[in-house]
Amino acid sequence: MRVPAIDTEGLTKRFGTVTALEGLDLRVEQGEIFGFLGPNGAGKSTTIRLLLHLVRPTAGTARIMGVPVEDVERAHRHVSYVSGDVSLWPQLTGMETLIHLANLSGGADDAFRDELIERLRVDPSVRARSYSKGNRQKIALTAAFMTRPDVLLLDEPTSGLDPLMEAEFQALAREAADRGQTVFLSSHLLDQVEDICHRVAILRAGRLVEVAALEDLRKLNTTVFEAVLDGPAPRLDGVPGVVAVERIDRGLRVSVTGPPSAALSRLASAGLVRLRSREPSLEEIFLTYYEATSGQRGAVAAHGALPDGAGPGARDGPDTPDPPGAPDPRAPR
Ligand SMILES: Nc1ncnc2c1ncn2[C@@H]1O[C@H](COP(=O)(O)OP(=O)(O)OP(=O)(O)O)[C@@H](O)[C@H]1O
Repeated sequence: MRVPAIDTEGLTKRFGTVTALEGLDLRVEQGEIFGFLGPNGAGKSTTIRLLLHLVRPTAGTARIMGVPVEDVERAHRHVSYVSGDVSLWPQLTGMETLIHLANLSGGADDAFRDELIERLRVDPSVRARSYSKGNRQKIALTAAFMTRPDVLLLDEPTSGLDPLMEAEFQALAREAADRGQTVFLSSHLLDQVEDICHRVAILRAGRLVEVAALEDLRKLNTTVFEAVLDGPAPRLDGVPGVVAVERIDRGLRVSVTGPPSAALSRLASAGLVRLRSREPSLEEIFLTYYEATSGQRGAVAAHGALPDGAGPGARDGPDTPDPPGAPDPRAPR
């Protein structure tokens, strides 16, 4: 069996009285694109800094490609890292920066580097001090990918990139995974990772609340309906299948698992003017799952970032059940 790309056991970090990470047990396989999700302050960056051994753990262990992370010289041979807020040497041009970083890491494939520059559309002749935030990210992404490392540790790497470049980044991540490289992608935006990740972990307040394959989450068979109504919105409490309801302009957004007929007939009798249905986003799947399994129903903030305290695990506790079909469920401890 191949050694895991990333392997942590009981990894814990406290800063004084603040517990940034508590008992993280995580195993990421080679060739995986692994999403590491959580609201602000959940402990994502701390985890990545522990994996880079930029901070020492309070307890626990971590290995990269089987190498203990405290063996920095050997572990870092396997790793590239991009932070969400890249600093570059202001006097160097993008190309000088890339050449310098390639030399530091024992060389890169120049043709691949130039392809990355082309695909990410960054002008390498500009001095770093003149780069926008997005262009600094592009130089850092080029530097990370150009050496084809075994493991890419990416901490919100596409902040500041436009959607076209986000798509290009996703293509690069997929190609890397196809080559057997591992992409560990931290984000607080679920929809940013749902297109590319094989599995996702959800971290909240320093604790792992979930690890699941996207396929298993999608099997929860949820549909989101957006109903425009010409009368007052009906109450949907207790309607079979309804797991989340949110008010939208002139109507309701309703998440339903299983057959939707009961919910639809309630909407139809409330003056249904227009109905749209769609697949749920990853965020909606998670939130819906937690709504469904906790037996509580209510409004769900459905779009954008996971709000602090409103995401999965917001009601964490010993009675939170394991999700159906998740390959590696870990209940909050
Ligand atoms: N050097 C430090 N000293 C003290 N507290 C810290 C330090 N670094 C992180 N923390 C705290 O640890 C917790 C986790 O922070 P971390 O930066 O890992 O979260 P995050 O999930 O990466 O958040 P974000 O999405 O906002 O970057 C937070 O409460 C943070 O304030």
